[in-house]
Amino acid sequence: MDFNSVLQGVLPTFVANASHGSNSSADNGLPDGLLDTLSPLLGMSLQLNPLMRLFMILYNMVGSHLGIDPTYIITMAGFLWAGNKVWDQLYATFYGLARQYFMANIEVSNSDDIYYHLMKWLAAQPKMVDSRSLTAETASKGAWEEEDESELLTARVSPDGSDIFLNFSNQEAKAAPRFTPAMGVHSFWFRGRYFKLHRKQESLFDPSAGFSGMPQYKDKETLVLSCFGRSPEPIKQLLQHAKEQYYLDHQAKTIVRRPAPQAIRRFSHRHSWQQVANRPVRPMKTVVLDDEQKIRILSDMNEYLHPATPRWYANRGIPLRRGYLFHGPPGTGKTSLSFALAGVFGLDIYVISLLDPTLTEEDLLALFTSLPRRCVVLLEDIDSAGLKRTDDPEPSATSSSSSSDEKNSKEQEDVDSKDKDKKSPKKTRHKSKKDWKVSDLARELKRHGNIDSIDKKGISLSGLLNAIDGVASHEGRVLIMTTNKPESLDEALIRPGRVDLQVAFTNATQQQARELFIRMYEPDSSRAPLPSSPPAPLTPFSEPPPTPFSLLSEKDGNLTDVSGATEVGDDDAIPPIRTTTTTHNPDKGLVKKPAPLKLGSTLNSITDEENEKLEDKLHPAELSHIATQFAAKIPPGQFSPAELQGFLLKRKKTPRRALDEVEGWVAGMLVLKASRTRVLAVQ
Ligand SMILES: Nc1ncnc2c1ncn2[C@@H]1O[C@H](COP(=O)(O)OP(=O)(O)OP(=O)(O)O)[C@@H](O)[C@H]1O
Repeated sequence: MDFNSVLQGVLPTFVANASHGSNSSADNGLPDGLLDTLSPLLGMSLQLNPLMRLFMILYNMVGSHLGIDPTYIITMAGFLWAGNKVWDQLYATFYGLARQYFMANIEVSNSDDIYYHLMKWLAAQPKMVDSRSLTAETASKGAWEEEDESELLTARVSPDGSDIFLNFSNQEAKAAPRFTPAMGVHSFWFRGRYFKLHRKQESLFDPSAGFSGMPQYKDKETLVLSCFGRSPEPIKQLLQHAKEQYYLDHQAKTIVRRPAPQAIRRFSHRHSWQQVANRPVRPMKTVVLDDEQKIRILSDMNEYLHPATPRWYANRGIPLRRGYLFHGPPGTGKTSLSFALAGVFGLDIYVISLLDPTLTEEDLLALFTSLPRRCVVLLEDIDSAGLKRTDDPEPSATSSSSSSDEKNSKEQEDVDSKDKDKKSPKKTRHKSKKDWKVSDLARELKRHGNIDSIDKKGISLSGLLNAIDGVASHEGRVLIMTTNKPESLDEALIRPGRVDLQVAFTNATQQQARELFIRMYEPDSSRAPLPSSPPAPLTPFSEPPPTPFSLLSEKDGNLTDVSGATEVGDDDAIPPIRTTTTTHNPDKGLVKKPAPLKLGSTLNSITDEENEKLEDKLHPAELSHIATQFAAKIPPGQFSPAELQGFLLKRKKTPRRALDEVEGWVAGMLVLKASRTRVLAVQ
C-alpha cells in the first residue's frame, strides 16, 4: 500500500511537504522510510483514525520545533517499555528462585482461623493501612466494643432539633471501613525484619455439592508470608504475635458460638460453628446463687479441666466427660451461671438449641465432633425439644413422662371441644370453604407446618445420647444442660456419666432479693470506690479469676476475688429520662412525683440533681439497710430473680423509689400470677 497516497486524501498539505523533500528528513521532520514502516503496522486504520492524523501532526511539530528526531523518542520509549517487561520477568524469576532457596515461606488458607488473626493484625498496621493497594471492608462495631465518647456526644442531637434523646441514625455512616491488603504482593517490617505478603485467590472446583446441590467452583484465598533466611521462625513468631493480639482482650470476653446455618455447616466441617457474640465476661458475683452451690460446681469444673485429669481418667478407663444439669423455673439464672462459669475458666461457649428445626442427628454428631479441646457446651431447654425414643410409636413434643401429660391434656381438650360441640349444635365440625375465616386459614397453615415438622426426623433421644457420649463424641468438653422440667427428662439422659452434677435453681429467697438489690445499686466497679466504704455486705463469695485453673485448685482453697473482669454494661453513662419533682401536699407532706418530660431540655438538665445526690451515691451501709428493707417485702419463693431484676431495672437509679413501690408491685404481681394472665398491669 502507498502510504503517501493514503495521506494525500487525509492531510494534503502535510503530504505535499513530505513529498517535496521525500529524500530529506530535515525538511519536513519525517525520517526516511518512517511512513513505509508505519503503514503496514497501522494498515487502513491510519486512513480512518483521527488520532493517527493528530499523531502525524504532533510528530511533525516535535520534529520541527525541538529539532529532535521523534523517531529517537519513539525508539527510547520502546526500549523503556521492553526493559520494564524484561525487568518484570527477571524480577519474577529471581524472586521465585530467591523465595525457593533463600527465603522461608508459610502459607495460610482462609479456611483457617489464623487467616482472620493475621488479617485483623494487618488491618491494624499503619504501614499496611498506608499501602497504595488496599481492600476496603465494612466493619460494624459489636454491641460490646468500646465507643468513642465523641461519637456519643454527636449522637445526642436528634433530627427534630430536640436534644433529649440519643440518636444514632448516622452511626453506620460514621463507622470507618476496615482496610486490608489487596490481592497482590505487599511488603512490611516487623521487629526489624522485612516480610513479604502475597495475597492471592484461586477458584477451585469443588466436587462436593454446594448450596444449590450441584458441584461448583469455590474461591480459595491464600496468604503467603515470606522472609529472608532459611528458617521460618520469624514468620512463626509473627503469626503467634498476630494470634496473641487477636485474643488480647479474650480474658475479659466470652465468645458465644452457635451452629452455623445448615448449608454452611454441611459445606465445611471447619465452619460448623459460627461466632454470634463476643461479650464481656459475666462476673460470677453477679449470679445470685447459694455460695456453697457455686463453690461446689466451680471446684468440680476446675478439677475436671485440670491438665492432669485426662491421664487420671484414661488410667481408669473412664471417658473424659463431665455433664451438669441446671434445673429450675424460668429466669432463675441457669443460663447466667453457664456464662459466668465459661468466663471464670476462660472458655468459649457453644450453644445448641434442640428446637432448631434444621438440626438433624448427623448435624448434632458433627457439631459435637468439631468442638475444641476445652469448651462449655450449653444444651438449652432439653425438655422442650422433640426428644423421643426412636422406638416411640408416635412423635411427641416432649420426652416420655411429659408426653403422657401432654397426651392427657390433649385428650382432655378433645373431650372439651366435643362437649362444646354438643352444647352448641349450631357449630358444624366441617365448615364449607365459604364459611372459612382468616383464623381458619392460619390454623390450616399451622397444621401443614406441623405435618412438615413431623416429616422431619428431628433429634431422637438415642441421637442425642450418641452425640453426648457416643464413640465418636468429643472428649474434654463441659456439657451443661438446662431445663425447667427435670421430672420430664428421660432417665437415660441424666444418668451418672451423662449428668455428674445437678444444680437446682429456685425462685428468689429474701437473701437473694437483697443481693440482687445491692448488685443493682452498688457503685460501678469501673468507678473509684467510695471513701471509707466498708466491705460489701452479704457477698462472702469472692469470685475466682477468669484465667488459670491453678488459682482455683483445691489445694489453694481460698477463692480470692481477682477477677478484674469487665462489668456488664455501664449504666452510669445513660442518664435517667424522667425527673421527679418534690411538691408539698397538705395531707401527705413532701411528695415526690415524676415530672413531665421537658422536650428541648438537655440531657444533663433532666437528670434530677436531688436523685443524683440522694440515691446514686448511696453509702454502702445505707444501701445495705435499704436492701434489707426491700428484701423483707419480697415473699420468698414467689418471684424469679429475672422478675425482680425487671422491677429494679425500671428504677435503676432510684433505690428509694424501688423500696417505696415494691409493696404495690408485689401485691399486683401476686394477683396477676393467681389469675394466670400474661399481661402485666403492674411493672
Ligand atoms: N440467680 C440470678 N442471679 C442474677 N441474675 C439472675 C439470676 N437469675 C436470673 N437472673 C437474671 O434474669 C435474666 C434471665 O436469667 P437466665 O436467662 O439466666 O435464666 P434461666 O434460668 O436460664 O431462664 P430460662 O429457663 O427461661 O432459660 C438475666 O438477665 C439474669 O441476669
